[in-house]
Amino acid sequence: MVGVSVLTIRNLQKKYGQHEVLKGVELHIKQGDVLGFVGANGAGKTTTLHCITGLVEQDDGEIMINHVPKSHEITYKKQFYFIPDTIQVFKNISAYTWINYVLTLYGKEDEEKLDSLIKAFGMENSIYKSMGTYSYGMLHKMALITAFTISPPILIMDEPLNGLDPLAVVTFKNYLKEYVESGGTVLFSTHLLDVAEKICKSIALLKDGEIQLHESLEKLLQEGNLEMVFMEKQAYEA
Ligand SMILES: Nc1ncnc2c1ncn2[C@@H]1O[C@H](COP(=O)(O)OP(=O)(O)OP(=O)(O)O)[C@@H](O)[C@H]1O
Repeated sequence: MVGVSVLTIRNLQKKYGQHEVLKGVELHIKQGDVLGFVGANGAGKTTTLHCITGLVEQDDGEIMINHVPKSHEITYKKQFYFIPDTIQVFKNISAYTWINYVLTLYGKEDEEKLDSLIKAFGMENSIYKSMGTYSYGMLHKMALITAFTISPPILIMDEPLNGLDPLAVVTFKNYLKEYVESGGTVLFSTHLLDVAEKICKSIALLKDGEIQLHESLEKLLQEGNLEMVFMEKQAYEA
C-alpha cells in the first residue's frame, strides 16, 4: 500500500520566547518512505520531532499519524515509536524488564522476535543488567531492539546512528529494510549525508523554519551527491 499518507504536518509553528523556530512546517510522509530530515545546526529538526512525538507542544498547526490527530493522545501515541538523541532511563531497572513493559503498552509482546533482535544486536550478555550501567551506544541498541519488536506504523528517530558500532550499524540497516518491506515508514534526522544517501528514499531540508525541499533521493542524486546538494541549498538561500 505504498502511497498512503502516514504522517501529515500542516502549518506547524513553534516559538521559544521571541525566537520563531518553526514558521509553518508542511510535511507529508507516505507509507514505505524512509525520510532523512536534514538541516543546519539549530534549524529546528529536534523541535519538529518533539512536536510530532508530544515532548513539546506546538503553538499552532496540525499533526496526524495514520489519520489519528495528535489530540487523540492514547491512540496517537501507539502509531509511532520515538528514539531520541539522548535516551532517559530508570537507572535501576534492567533493559529486558523495561522493553517488556513498553511492549505491553503497545500490545506487541513477541518473545521470539525480541530474542532474535537481542542476539542480532549482540546484547545477550547485557540485556538483564540495569540500564544505569549502559553506555550511550547500548541505550541506542536497546531502543532499536524495542522499536523493531514493536514495528509501529512509523518509526521516528533523532540521529539514530550516533554511538552505534559498525556491526550494529549493519544490523540496524538490515532490520530497517525488513521493517520497511513489511509496511513500516521511517522519519529520522541526521547530519550524516553519506549515510542518508545509502538508506533514505527521500530527503526533507528544514531551513528558516520551513521545509525548503522535499524530494526523492533518486531525483536529488541527479543533481550530484547529497553533500553537494545540501551545500548548494544552504549557501544559495543564506
Ligand atoms: N527548550 C528550548 N528553549 C529555548 N530554545 C530552544 C529550546 N530547544 C531548542 N531551542 C532553540 O531552537 C532552535 C532549534 O533547535 P533544535 O534543537 O530543534 O535544532 P536542530 O535542528 O535539532 O539542531 P542540531 O542539528 O544542532 O541538533 C535552536 O536555536 C535552539 O537553541
